[in-house]
Amino acid sequence: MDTCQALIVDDEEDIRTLIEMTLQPQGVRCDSAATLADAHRLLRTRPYQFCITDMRLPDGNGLELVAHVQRHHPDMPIAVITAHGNVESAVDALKLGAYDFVSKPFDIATLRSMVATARKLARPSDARSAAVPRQTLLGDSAAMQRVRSLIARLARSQAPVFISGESGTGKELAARLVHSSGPRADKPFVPVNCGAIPAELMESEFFGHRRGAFTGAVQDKAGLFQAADGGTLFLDEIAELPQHMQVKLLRAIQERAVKPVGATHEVPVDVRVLSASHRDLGRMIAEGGFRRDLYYRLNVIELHLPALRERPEDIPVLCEHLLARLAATAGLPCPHMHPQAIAALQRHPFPGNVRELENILERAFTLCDHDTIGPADLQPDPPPADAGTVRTAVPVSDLEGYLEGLEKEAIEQALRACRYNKTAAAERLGISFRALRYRLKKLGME
Ligand SMILES: Nc1ncnc2c1ncn2[C@@H]1O[C@H](COP(=O)(O)OP(=O)(O)OP(=O)(O)O)[C@@H](O)[C@H]1O
Repeated sequence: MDTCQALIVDDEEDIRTLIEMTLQPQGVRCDSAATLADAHRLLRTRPYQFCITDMRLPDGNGLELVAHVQRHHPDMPIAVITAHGNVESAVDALKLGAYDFVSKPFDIATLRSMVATARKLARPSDARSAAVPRQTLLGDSAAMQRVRSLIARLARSQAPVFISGESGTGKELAARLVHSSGPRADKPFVPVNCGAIPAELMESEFFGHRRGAFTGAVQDKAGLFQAADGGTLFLDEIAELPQHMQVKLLRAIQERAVKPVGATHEVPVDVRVLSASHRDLGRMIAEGGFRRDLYYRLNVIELHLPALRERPEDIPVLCEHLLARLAATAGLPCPHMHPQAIAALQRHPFPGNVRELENILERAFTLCDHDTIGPADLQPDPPPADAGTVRTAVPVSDLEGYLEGLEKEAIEQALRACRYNKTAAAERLGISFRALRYRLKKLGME
């Protein structure tokens, strides 16, 4: 095992010794400092692969050291030790750039996994670049450049990130990039659509269950948190989480442990939580639909993905890449976009964002029989079903059946336009995900 050198900053000698003894078998040699002044002096003398600092020090606050390290040693991961239950200061440290925190009294396993993460973060950047993901968020606009650089910084941290943005703006892709560019890249990335899990099964899906916990629980089952252990759990459509699960999720994040249904004890899990929603959670909190305390835990850092209509300058590069991908998949030559087609797309409002652009280009690619896609080849996604469709009057003898037919048609149209992504289709139809699921079942369309 290659050795590495760490700096431990704590005024309590017992704690310093405990950390040193815990890290020694992992091949970590520690230098210790009892004060901020000592820490600064040691940092000037030699490089360290990582640093762990207490928050309360005789001559200042650990947050000052976190800020100093971000400025002067940006490649050195730093984690903080917080008093038990002092969640606010842990959150402050994460916001300042600390990659993780551990609460007193220590859980040795948490300390070890924190050190393992630090060592991966401290690897030379060329070793880490092997994990650089293939698919990336395209776009040269200033807004997309900011998004990519924030993702690179977020990848280093272990802080929870809330990803906001309209449907189809690339929230899931961004979450995958945060995961795959960071130290957890070789561990699972588990995406979960919170709106797709029936409320009554949610607890067992999230935390697992013990055999016999309920009818049908014939054996122990691991939940999504356990599946993501060591990696990242991406909670998409977090606004759809029912209230009782919001409380349980908050506890799991705070305690870094989950209790499977029917179990008597919590089991520790090491999971980074990323979440996303296209809904305005601030408004939901004000209306009582979402817990403020959970929001603050999830949204330590926010990553906002801009709508496509706010960055029309990204359309040419997106078209080029998306068409190249379609052509490669079909084994056909890649068509060009006529400048007028690009201009038409740049005027389009894109309520479905990049997903809608993908749909438009896929249709154009399929239908166009020459090597240039012109404005006439572009068919925008159909507008929502209620947007003033004119129908001819027909005598209706079976009103129920007739209405069901209309409903089916509108749902089918929305699903097709959203490539059978139910979340997006529900939004397009102006109904909740649950309402769409209910209707699909009722109409026998599943
Ligand atoms: N900047 C981008 N560059 C390349 N592809 C993108 C970009 N943004 C989005 N996409 C593509 O658009 C599609 C939709 O993206 P994604 O599923 O990440 O959006 P989302 O915001 O999570 O949507 P929803 O809210 O509906 O779940 C995906 O196929 C994704 O690869």
